[in-house]
Amino acid sequence: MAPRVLISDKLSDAAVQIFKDRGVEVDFRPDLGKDKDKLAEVIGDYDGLAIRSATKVTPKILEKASRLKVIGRAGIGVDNVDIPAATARGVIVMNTPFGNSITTAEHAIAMMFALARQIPQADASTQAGKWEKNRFMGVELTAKTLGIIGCGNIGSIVAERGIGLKMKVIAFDPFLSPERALALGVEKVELDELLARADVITLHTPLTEKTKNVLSAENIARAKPGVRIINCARGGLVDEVALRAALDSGHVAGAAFDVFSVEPAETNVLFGHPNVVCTPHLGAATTEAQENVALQVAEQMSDYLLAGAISNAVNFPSITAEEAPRLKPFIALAEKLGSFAGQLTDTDIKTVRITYEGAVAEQKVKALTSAAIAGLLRPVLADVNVVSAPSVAKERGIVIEETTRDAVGDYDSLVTLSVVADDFERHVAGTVFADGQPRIVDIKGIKVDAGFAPNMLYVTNEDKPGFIGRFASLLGDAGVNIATFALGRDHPGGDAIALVEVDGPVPADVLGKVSALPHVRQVKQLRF
Ligand SMILES: NC(=O)C1=CN([C@@H]2O[C@H](COP(=O)(O)OP(=O)(O)OC[C@H]3O[C@@H](n4cnc5c(N)ncnc54)[C@H](O)[C@@H]3O)[C@@H](O)[C@H]2O)C=CC1
Ligand SMILES: O=C(O)C(=O)COP(=O)(O)O
Repeated sequence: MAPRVLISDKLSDAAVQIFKDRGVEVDFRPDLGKDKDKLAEVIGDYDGLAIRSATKVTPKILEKASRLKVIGRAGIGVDNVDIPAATARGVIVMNTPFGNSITTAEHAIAMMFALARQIPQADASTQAGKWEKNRFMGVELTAKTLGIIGCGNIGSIVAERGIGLKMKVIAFDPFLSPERALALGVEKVELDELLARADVITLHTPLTEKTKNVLSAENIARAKPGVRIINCARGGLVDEVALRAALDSGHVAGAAFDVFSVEPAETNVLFGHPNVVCTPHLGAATTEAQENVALQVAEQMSDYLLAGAISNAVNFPSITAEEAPRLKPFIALAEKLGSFAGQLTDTDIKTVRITYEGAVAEQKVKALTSAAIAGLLRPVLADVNVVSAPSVAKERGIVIEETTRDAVGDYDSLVTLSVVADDFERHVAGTVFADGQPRIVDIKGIKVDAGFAPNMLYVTNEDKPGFIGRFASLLGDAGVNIATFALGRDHPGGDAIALVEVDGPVPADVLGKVSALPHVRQVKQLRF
């Protein structure tokens, strides 16, 4: 069945065409983003949801999204998606981190000129029939200092444009490396210095706990008198009430805002001030940017839904379309090894150690670890999946340790999973053979060679003569057919294990009889 995608925001038609061309069913309902009740009603029918900033993907919406596998944001900011809730439900959230950055940087530059020359105000006055040549005295930008808060993709483009305008560009961004600053021709400074020196401040950070109110009343007061402030990033980065007061007092000469603490901003404390210029979240609104992000999000979502390829996910490592088929058998192996350990573990797991040896260590092991954890937790938490597993494990206080190394043993690739609880540690290892089938090759240091099957018995016993015969006839008498039988032991007469594939579930009374056989220590029914 073809996957189904809902577009609930105003995306370029290009997205619809891409989905159709790729064989994905698509419903274009740009009205739904603003109608959360209707969205909740229909979301259960879709595997994918393509959005911009108008659709709020809340835990309530996600609760109804029983089929949803991927949310694609045609744009950059994903603050309208509850990422932890999506992750907990195993939904990949992806964005298009570059498609609209030039356009948004250009909007910030446009806003800077609008402020410097009061273009919107002069336009309104001129078209109102006034000829107020003396009212609109501007400032020249050449040689002025442009202070950029957040010098990432967009901030860097603004910096380059600022330098092109012969401005002195300084930037505050704790994650901006000195090398990158040098390459951009930007002077990296602390926030206080930026505030003290900048004639124009432009914000280009995401909204986080750290950046919220980065231009607080206090910081606005520290800014240079006559400063102009531009926000084309996110509402909430600037204390709007404090900014209004600073505009009223004349400390701030002008402000240009594209984003607001509440959107859509039908009212705002900044509105109506003569030195304020506002646009309704238009940063990304050009034909070019909208085409870029729509095409990209549709391609990315189709790649995931049709081929398991993941790019630009904010809650999962990237997997290319070439990697996905190579990774698939190892994902199955990791998940089954996890499941094996999970089905044998009844107590609280403290630590999970996963070691990747040989060729597999070169693959995207983060994805494999997530699969192993999903397999491990599934016996207790039915709806955990590869995306949600790491966050669920974290919530339960399970420490995950991951190691990669060169091949040391007989296998090209070996994955070893160790589960540590208070009173025991259990290891299980497996590989993928040339046929692409995962195999279990080591349990607790005992070598075995078994595939995974829907119904299996795992028996541990003392290595004493007679066990196999008694065990096989007991199952035979109970009408349980043995399909495959794998044995291993640490040394003659020592600890032995049997992994037995049977043709159907084994009744509890038969399991009881197996565990009562002489020398049997443990018997467990496993399902894969
Ligand atoms: N107005 C609009 O329509 C649009 C707005 N945006 C918004 O623009 C913002 C920036 O986007 P990008 O440049 O693509 O993001 P980015 O992730 O490339 O850059 C953000 C930069 O902020 C820096 N940063 C993080 N925490 C910081 C802190 N505490 N102080 C200073 N710097 C900090 C990061 O190191 C990074 O360099 C985002 O919030 C995005 O949602 C993006 C596109 C359109
Ligand atoms: O990409 C972003 O972060 C934006 O803010 C653009 O928002 P929009 O897609 O225009 O609603």
